Amino acid sequence: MSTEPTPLLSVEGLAVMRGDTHILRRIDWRVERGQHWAILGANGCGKTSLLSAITAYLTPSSGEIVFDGDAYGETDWNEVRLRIGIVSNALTRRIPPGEDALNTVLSGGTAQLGFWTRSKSIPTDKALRCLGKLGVRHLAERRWEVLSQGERQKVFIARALMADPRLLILDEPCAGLDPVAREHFLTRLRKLAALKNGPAMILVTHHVEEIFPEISHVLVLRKGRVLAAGPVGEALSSETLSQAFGAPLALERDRQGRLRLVV
Ligand SMILES: Nc1ncnc2c1ncn2[C@@H]1O[C@H](COP(=O)(O)OP(=O)(O)OP(=O)(O)O)[C@@H](O)[C@H]1O
Repeated sequence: MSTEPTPLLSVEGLAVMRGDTHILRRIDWRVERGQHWAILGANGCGKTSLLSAITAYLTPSSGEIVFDGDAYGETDWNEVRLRIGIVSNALTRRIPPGEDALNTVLSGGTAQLGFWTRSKSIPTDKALRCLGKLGVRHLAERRWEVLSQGERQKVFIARALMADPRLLILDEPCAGLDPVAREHFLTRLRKLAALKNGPAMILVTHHVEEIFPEISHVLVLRKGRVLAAGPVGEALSSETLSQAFGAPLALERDRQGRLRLVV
């Protein structure tokens, strides 16, 4: 009998077609427990579609997806989704403007997209702890409409943490942040990524500088296919990124070891 631990996420031969358009072609990808991933690729390469297929908002044309031991098509994916936290700008737009941060986070205890419910049995202290993990406990009573973009991202991640997800998907979370706010935000993400028993992270980004040291692996997509996948040091190179973005690019590390891309 095999003693190999089951991966957190396994995607095999995943294809998504809409009409004659191949959105994803034979994607193979395995996320082991304890890994954090970044997904990189040019606009339109299929990053969001891949994550939508994993979270069952986009139906695969073929292939297999197994998350946390449950196979797509054989399990109630509404239940599986509760173990996946998603943070994307498309979703943050749906928060009622007058809602305070505490209530936004509380609504994450029964998180389902488009299904905002609140249960009195969900303890407020847990919501405050989730806000605390992102360093924004002091914003608990502030209304969504007055929060800055960086504060909103942190509150929304705190909301996702209420359901104790096994996986946290962050779709371009730094978009719209000024350079200083981005650094503060990334510092918070690093702390979250370093938590023992915290969720695995998948960070979608266009910027290699946002790949912080706790991110162990990277998936690079090009035109709906996997161009490279593996540990950051192996899968990410000037050559791979030049192919991914269709232009000569040089991947460098600064003195602190931080990645940057020279066009
Ligand atoms: N329902 C659909 N029908 C037809 N084409 C679609 C559909 N959904 C997505 N696409 C196409 O699939 C491709 C991949 O889109 P996707 O949003 O996944 O890319 P992305 O890598 O997330 O892009 P970006 O970096 O710009 O967010 C695009 O060319 C898009 O137009």
